[in-house]
Amino acid sequence: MLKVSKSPIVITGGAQRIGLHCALRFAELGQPIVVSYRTPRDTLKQLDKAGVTCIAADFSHPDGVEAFTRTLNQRFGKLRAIIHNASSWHTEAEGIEPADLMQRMTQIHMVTPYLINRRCHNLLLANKPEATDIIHITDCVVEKGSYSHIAYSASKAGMDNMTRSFAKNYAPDIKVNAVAPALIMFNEGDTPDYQQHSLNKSLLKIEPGPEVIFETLCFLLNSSYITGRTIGLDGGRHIK
Ligand SMILES: NC(=O)C1=CN([C@@H]2O[C@H](COP(=O)(O)OP(=O)(O)OC[C@H]3O[C@@H](n4cnc5c(N)ncnc54)[C@H](OP(=O)(O)O)[C@@H]3O)[C@@H](O)[C@H]2O)C=CC1
Ligand SMILES: Nc1nc2c(c(=O)[nH]1)N=C([C@H](O)[C@@H](O)CO)CN2
Repeated sequence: MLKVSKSPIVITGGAQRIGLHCALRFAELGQPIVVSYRTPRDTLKQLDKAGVTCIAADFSHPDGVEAFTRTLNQRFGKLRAIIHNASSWHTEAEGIEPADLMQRMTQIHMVTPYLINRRCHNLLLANKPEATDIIHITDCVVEKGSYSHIAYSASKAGMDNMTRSFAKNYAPDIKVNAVAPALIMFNEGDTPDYQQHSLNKSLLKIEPGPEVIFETLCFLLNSSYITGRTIGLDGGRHIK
């Protein structure tokens, strides 16, 4: 499943849902993992028991991102990979002031990965000659836009574009790729009608769960010849 490294993999937003699942699955394989979390949750005990290093970080402002990267540089001499999972999924219908909504979306989906990639470049290079990776978790909406999540979709498209820019700039030492999911796992409170509406958007019509993300991360980490690519994980939604 994964060529395990002694150098840690960083997963941002790893205290719940997809990030939590992937952190625990990597830890099961013996892969050292560092996660960032913003809201303290009971899952931190589970992560700690699994040997995962948990670092509190609020990426709502650049200063919080810079503090996180300083901690990484102080505590770790090298990194195997950085997986940008942290994300905030807000819609225009929630009534958040437009400027505030776009600022929040660009901050978490563009400023945060940009700063972390720049500030931790040296830590990834220090892992040579072992392979190193950056993986952006974007969204299938970057291709077609979104009726309901304009700012979210635009900011994820910015992250998608950075995949190719960082791939160009960090080659040949570091591979940079993206995973673009559609529905992976519902949120608590999603109504049966909403769930059916979401399932109908793809050809395969399933809620696959977070293991499909973990499998795809392992595929990219194990590959020696993929960079600058986006792997769509959307059940065929892109051609429906
Ligand atoms: N779930 C799905 O079906 C889909 C998911 N994706 C993408 O996959 C990734 C994982 O999805 P999912 O697990 O649902 O994500 P979540 O919505 O559960 O968010 C992941 C984490 O991001 C953290 N986060 C958000 N804003 C900040 C911030 N300002 N500072 C620090 N941390 C922050 C949250 O921390 P906290 O809660 O502690 O504040 C949360 O734990 C995301 O990038 C998402 O966009 C794409 C398509 C579908
Ligand atoms: N940060 C998040 N991003 C997204 C989420 C989520 O829960 N958190 N969920 C989705 C949906 O599953 C959507 O793909 C289908 O309804 C998208 N992004």
